[in-house]
Amino acid sequence: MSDAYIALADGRVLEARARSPGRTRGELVFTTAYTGYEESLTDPSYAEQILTFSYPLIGNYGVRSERFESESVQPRAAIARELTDDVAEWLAGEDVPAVDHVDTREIVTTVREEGAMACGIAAGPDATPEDAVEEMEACKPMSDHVDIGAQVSVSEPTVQEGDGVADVALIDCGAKGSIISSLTERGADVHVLPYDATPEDVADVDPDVLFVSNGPGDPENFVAAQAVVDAFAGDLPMAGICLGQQVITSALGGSTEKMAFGHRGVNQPVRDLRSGKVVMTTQNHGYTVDDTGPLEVTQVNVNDDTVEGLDSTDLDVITRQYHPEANPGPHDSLGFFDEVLELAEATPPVAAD
Ligand SMILES: NC(=O)CC[C@H](N)C(=O)O
Repeated sequence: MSDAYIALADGRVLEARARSPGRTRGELVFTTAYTGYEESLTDPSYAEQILTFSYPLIGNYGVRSERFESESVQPRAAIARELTDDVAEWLAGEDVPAVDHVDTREIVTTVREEGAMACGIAAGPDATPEDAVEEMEACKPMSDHVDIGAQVSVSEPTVQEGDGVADVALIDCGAKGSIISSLTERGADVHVLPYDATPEDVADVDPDVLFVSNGPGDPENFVAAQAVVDAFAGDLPMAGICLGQQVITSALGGSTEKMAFGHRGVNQPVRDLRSGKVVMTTQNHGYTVDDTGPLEVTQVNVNDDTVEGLDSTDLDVITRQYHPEANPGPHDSLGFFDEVLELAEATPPVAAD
C-alpha cells in the first residue's frame, strides 16, 4: 500500500513510497544528473523546488558532508525511482520529505511537455492524497518568492582567504561553496557579501572584481544585486555564474525570461563561438537571458541555442549560465576562474625559491 502522494498542478496524484516523512510544496523540476546527488541536494539554487532525479538509483556511493555545497538540504523534497537508505536517512534527519517507487519517467515527461509546475507531497503513515493536493494548491509561482535571497545568503559579510592575489567582492545570492573555493584555491581573497549588499558595502571592500553568484528563483527579484552592478558598471570588472549572469545582464539593460522546464544535469553541451569547441557542462537553471543588452554572446547551448556565456571587453564583464565549478565534474570549464582573475589583474603569488 502506498504511504506517499505527489500532487501535480495538472490534477494528477501519483502514488509513491515514503522514505522521509512530511508534507511540503514547491516547483516541480527534474535533473538528469547521474552523479553529484549530494551536491545537487545542497545547492542553494534549488530552494523552493521539488527535485526529481531521472537517473533511477540515487545514493549508491553514500553521503559525505565534504561534498556538500552548503550546510543544509536545499530543495523542499526529493523524488527518485529508488533512493538508497543512506540518502533517505540523511533527508529524514534534515526533515526534508523524500519519496521513491514512483515512475519518474512519467514525471519527467509531464514536466517536459507542460513545464515546471506546482507540486505538493504528503509522505508518511498518515498521508492522504488530499494532503498532497492541499499542499500543491498552496504552492506559489517561483517569481512570487520575492525575497528568496534572504533564505540562502549569508546575513553578515565574511572573508574567505586565499593568497592575497586579488580581492573579489562576491554577492552571495545563494552561492555554492565550490564557487568560493574555486576562487580561493587560485589565491583570491573572497569577501562574501549578503544578497542585499549596497554599493557602499562593496566600495568598503575595495575589490579588484565584482562577482555575482548563483542563486534560486527569478533573477528580476534580486534588485539590490542589480543596483550594485549598475553602480559599478564600467568602473569595476565583473563576473557572474548562472543567476549572476542573469542579474548582470538585466542590470546592464538586457532581460531574462522563464524557460519551460530549464536545464538541470551534468552533460549539457555548450559551444564556444570563438574556438568552435564544445564542452560538457553542469547546469541548474529555469530562467535564461533573452536580451543580452550591451553584452556579446560567446557561448551557446548546443541543444536549444540559449545563451551560455557573455562578455564585454568595454565593460570588462565575463559571465556563464552553467556551472564551471561543477563537482563532481565535468571540469572542462574550470578555466573560467582563471579568466575572472585575469580580469581582476590578479598578481600571481611570488614563487618560493
Ligand atoms: N543555479 C542558478 O543560479 C539558477 C539561477 C536562476 N534561479 C534560474 O533558475 O535560472
